[in-house]
Amino acid sequence: MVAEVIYGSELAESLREEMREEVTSLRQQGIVPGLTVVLIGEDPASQSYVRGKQKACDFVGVNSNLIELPSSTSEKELLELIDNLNVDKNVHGILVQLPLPKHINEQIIIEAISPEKDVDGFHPINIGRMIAGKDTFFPCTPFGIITMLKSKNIEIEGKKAVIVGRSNIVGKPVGQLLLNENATVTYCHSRTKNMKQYTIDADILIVAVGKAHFLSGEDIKEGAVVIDVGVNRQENGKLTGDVEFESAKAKAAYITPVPKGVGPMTITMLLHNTIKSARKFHQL
Ligand SMILES: Nc1nc(=O)c2c([nH]1)NC[C@@H]1CN(c3ccc(C(=O)N[C@@H](CCC(=O)O)C(=O)O)cc3)C=[N+]21
Repeated sequence: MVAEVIYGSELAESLREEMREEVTSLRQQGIVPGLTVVLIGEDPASQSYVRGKQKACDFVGVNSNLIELPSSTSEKELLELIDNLNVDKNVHGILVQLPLPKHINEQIIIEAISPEKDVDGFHPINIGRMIAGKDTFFPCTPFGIITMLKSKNIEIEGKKAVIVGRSNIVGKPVGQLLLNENATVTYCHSRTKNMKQYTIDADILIVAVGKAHFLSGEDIKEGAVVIDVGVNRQENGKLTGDVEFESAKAKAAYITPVPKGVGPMTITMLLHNTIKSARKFHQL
């Protein structure tokens, strides 16, 4: 089988066009959705993602504000900034770019953001709501993945979904969202023994490990759906995924590329969550 490639970039573009119309109508009612991104330190990869977010906000008409702070910023200073953003009526979404410098406790920061403005969906209240199957801000990458599957009418119910990776921001929540869609979910991770026995059996395989070419065609079942969440910068400066694309494409039914796959959907769901927050704030 030769897989159909799912271009998240194309779906993202059409969703952003719909959102632009929605924001135009909100603006006519005097509502301007606002996202504030806080970037600490000068990691070039982080700066590149943040630029992508700004561009997408501009296109859709979401008011975006970038606060760049030096890596010497203390935890207390960041907490004070978050307190101010939490009560700022023009700010509907707050995103603190992760990872943070070592001297700042990430969990304390995540829990300081108001759950009502937690457009990343990382606050324990929002994670709890998601696990309970309630509507809330879903983490952007997992939500983007579900949206991509649905856009291709790929059936999730009753399918064997295997997640490789168990991070709090991708692996764990994508498994939860797939479970909410009635998949049978298995998590694989660094301590899993004989991982291939699981991956080869997956109908839907989500790979979020952060290691270039961690899996290849031989690990994949004929006709599987392969979602590659890897964002690995190679020595030549190019991005590559966690899956060896060509060999996997030769076996899968669907596969996502890197770049132009999951990444653009992550940003799109961030916009979705920000607009949702603005609507909720204004009781719409
Ligand atoms: N609080 C927080 N929330 C995040 O959502 C978050 C974060 N911290 N820290 C970093 C990661 C990474 N991330 C990406 C988003 C989009 C692309 C993306 O759109 N990539 C393009 C290519 C971009 C390029 O070429 O550099 C693509 O895949 O086509 C990549 C990576 C969000 N993250």
